[in-house]
Amino acid sequence: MTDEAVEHRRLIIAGSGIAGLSAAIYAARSNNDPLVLEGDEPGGQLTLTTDVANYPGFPDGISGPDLVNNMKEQARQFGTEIDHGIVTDVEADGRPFRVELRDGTVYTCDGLIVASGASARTLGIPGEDELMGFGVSTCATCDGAFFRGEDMLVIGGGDAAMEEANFLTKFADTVYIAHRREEFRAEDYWIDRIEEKVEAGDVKIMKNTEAVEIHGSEEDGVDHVDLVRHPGGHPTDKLDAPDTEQLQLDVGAVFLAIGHTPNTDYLEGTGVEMDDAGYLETQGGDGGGQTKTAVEGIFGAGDVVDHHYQQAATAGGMGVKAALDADDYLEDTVTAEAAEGEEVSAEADD
Ligand SMILES: Cc1cc2nc3c(=O)[nH]c(=O)nc-3n(C[C@H](O)[C@H](O)[C@H](O)COP(=O)(O)OP(=O)(O)OC[C@H]3O[C@@H](n4cnc5c(N)ncnc54)[C@H](O)[C@@H]3O)c2cc1C
Repeated sequence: MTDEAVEHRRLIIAGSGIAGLSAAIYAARSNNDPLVLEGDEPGGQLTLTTDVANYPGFPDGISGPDLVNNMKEQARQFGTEIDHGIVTDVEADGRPFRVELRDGTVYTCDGLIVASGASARTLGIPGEDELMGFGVSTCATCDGAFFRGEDMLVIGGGDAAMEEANFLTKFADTVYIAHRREEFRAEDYWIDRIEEKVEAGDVKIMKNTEAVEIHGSEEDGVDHVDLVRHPGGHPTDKLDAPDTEQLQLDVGAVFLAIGHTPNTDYLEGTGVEMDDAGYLETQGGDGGGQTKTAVEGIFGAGDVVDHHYQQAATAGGMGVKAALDADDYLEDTVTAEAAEGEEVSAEADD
């Protein structure tokens, strides 16, 4: 550890999504004085949706930003500090841990809850990067209204793709959904809603179809998308097969809803274990198990661990578990060691 100016915290929570804020509410109520570092997406992914219909306790639904703001208020009421900070590096070869932020701020902390979620994945096809923000987007609720009256393409087959397509029907002439497999992964609730839109003529579904290039320009936005379709799915694996079809779709916007990459780069070298995709490995396995990572004192919660459920309620539940696990750890180690130290110095004084 260098002699740089650092501020010490008992517990830092990296991430201000549902997992981080749920952890903060519990950690603050356990007198662990949490500092939440918000990252570059304050409130997390849920702020991108105006329609959260499945979060328990809200029979009429609630908008994502409202839900997140309620949780922030609740966390602050119990003494949580919430600060804008993006963690870029963690050193965990001894306690306290060292946490460095992008703006150069350095903290030390006794416990760390990693709740930094996952970021939208992109396809890596030509035109995608060049036109990101110029007709290509990973957030329909943010950008859909800019393309009112145009045809739009949503790429993906899970809940987010269905929800985004459903939302875009407010603005689009026709919404196309291209999915590279035969079956959607989305919940029946969303599939049923999309089927209603298909019947109404607002949505057209293209299964076993993959986008291969997006055409357009910064000045004029997206012009059209080249796609391939193969009845056996994963069409780009079968470009030479005789029954692979080449398609061109004239759309004004493309929305990517193809999953997420966990935000865990800053944990490289800490000893925290991650799977091949970068999701945290926690004791008890993924999908809602325990929250302890391979480094004692570092806990994981929410979508950064759980690539199976990826729901607000499951992320929140895991945040609660992480706060409780962190409390046990802080009591058993930091508080107990401090008490031992006091005893030793009292004996020395005698
Ligand atoms: C459009 C959309 C609609 C959805 N609708 C629903 C729905 O209706 N119902 C439902 O249950 N789920 C829904 N989800 C899924 C739900 O939003 C996620 O499962 C949930 O937000 C995960 O919470 P999280 O706290 O684990 O992560 P996230 O919400 O991803 O939050 C991660 C947080 O970590 C921060 N962060 C990232 N990197 C760093 C860093 N280096 N340092 C500090 N902080 C960092 C980010 O800024 C962010 O605050 C939806 C998702 C999307 C995208």
